[in-house]
Amino acid sequence: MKTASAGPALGFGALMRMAPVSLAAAALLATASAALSLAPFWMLYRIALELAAAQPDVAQVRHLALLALALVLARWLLMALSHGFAHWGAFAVLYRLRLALAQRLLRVPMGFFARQGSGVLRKTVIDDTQAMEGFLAHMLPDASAAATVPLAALALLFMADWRLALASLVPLPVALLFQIRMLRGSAARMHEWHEVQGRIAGRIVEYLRGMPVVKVFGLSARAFGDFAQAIEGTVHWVERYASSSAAGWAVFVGLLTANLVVVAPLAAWLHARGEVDTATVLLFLLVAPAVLQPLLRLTFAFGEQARRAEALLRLNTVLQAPTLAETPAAPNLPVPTEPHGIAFENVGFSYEGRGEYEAPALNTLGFEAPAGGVTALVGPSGSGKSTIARLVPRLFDVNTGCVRVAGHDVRDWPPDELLSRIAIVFQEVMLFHGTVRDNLRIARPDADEAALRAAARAARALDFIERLPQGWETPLGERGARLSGGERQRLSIARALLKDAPILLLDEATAHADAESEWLIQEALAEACRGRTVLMIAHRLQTVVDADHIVVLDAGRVAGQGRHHALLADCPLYRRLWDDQQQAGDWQLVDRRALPEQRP
Ligand SMILES: Nc1ncnc2c1ncn2[C@@H]1O[C@H](COP(=O)(O)OP(=O)(O)OP(=O)(O)O)[C@@H](O)[C@H]1O
Repeated sequence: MKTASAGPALGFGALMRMAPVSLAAAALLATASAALSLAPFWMLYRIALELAAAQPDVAQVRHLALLALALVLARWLLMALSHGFAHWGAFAVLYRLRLALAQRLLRVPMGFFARQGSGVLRKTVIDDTQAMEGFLAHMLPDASAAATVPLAALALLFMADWRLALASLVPLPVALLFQIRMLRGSAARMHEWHEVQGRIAGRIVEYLRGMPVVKVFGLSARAFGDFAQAIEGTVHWVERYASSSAAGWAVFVGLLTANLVVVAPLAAWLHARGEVDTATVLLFLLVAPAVLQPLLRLTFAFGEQARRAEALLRLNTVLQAPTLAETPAAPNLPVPTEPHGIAFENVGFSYEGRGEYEAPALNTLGFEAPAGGVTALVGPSGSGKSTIARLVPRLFDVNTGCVRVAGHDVRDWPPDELLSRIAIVFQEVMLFHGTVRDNLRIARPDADEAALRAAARAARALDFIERLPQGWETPLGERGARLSGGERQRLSIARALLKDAPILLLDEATAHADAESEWLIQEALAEACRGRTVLMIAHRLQTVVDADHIVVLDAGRVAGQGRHHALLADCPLYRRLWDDQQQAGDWQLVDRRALPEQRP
């Protein structure tokens, strides 16, 4: 498949550049707030010095105490501002990231979705973007502060006494050695953890999705057993991890929080020798822990890094997914007006992942769907009818040959222009979360009330919409109102009518509707087809008898084309399909009539 090249990979730097001003402000404010957090200790030190003087200056002490209080307040203010900016920036990044993902997903071929799986894509769009937002909103200010405090504390301590300042650093080299040993292999462990989590998630989804089968076939013990086994696996993994890393972790944490073990005796000794005063000892007892403790927070931040790197990898898989190719001619194409005939010229197409020796879905296929007429696609199951319909709006691109709309290769059309000319009514009607009105407006967001009602009336949907508990405001979608198959179809036709596009792709969907619903759907479809170029996937030949053009497909090739009577005479496959369906119809009639007599 011809695809466009991917852009550069997105890194953490690029993420931050999505909201540079607020994130830089957040980091700077967090740094300033962290530095200020030590200032009150300096004031305390100066107060202690003042109090220890032969004649303490009480006014100076009061002044220093007030200054300390003001600095504490200033620190809180800066911290609050930093958090505000960080959240502001992180949400901006979240928004842009999700928008970029949505835009990319619109432009990738459908094969990408099959390859990735909807579970992984859901995780990428929801969880991974959320992870990036969390990182920027919390970790960025935290890490800036955690890096600043030790430096500011050290500067303060060196100003007071360089020997004690050096002593406060003594545990650092040993702690770092332990840290390096612990970090070795952490990426592999994180990967293992994700695999364990993935297994558990898979079992849970399987268990919940398969609940009807589990209940009906009485599989609860086995299904629940698998589920429990997956959870036990996680518990074992955590136990193994905890027991292998507990000792190293305890030493590391102990060393980082225990520099007073070195500083305090040394300070006492120097004090006894008269080399440092009481104020300095006090300063060291208060500030020395701040030299190393924040490194613990930095360690947590880096520990999360492996998880974030995996999330970033998944985000890049989508953001860099090759999109359907747009030929360089695209922007210059004079946008065609009517008529919008469709032509397939020598088209060859295979779905990705099909074996080398499997036949392509479409093979040297050619036909024309005349502008303003109804062209029906008929043929046995798997002959390529749906595939043809997917190639017109470029859900996939051809491998060879070309598909033309209004005389132009679909790859030369600006993609949005092309899609704006096509309305689709498929068997599987997708209803989105939102009201009936929202679901119709998807086709034309600026449609006014009159247009909505007109489309619904023409699609024979107005009556049932108005009978719904909340009428146009009734929520639909997963937890919304339950509509019958026929009602969903008519909503989908109303959408197509509202869009008022010159081309209609139609997957005939009346096969399973009851008689009344079928009649209404047929009326609605007749309305939708009027004045448009229609490409209709037909499953029952009775519905194509009056079509302007019929294309008979067989294993991805055209086996015949023309009008109904001509095909009956000239195309053996069409004749066979017709006879088979007539017989099936007779069988159904006979069978139905026979039913009452069979009752006891
Ligand atoms: N998403 C897909 N991935 C891989 N192969 C596919 C996919 N969709 C269809 N095929 C294959 O392509 C060929 C043509 O299928 P297509 O769905 O176009 O036929 P159809 O005539 O519409 O069939 P039906 O009447 O049963 O819907 C078949 O061999 C089918 O197995």
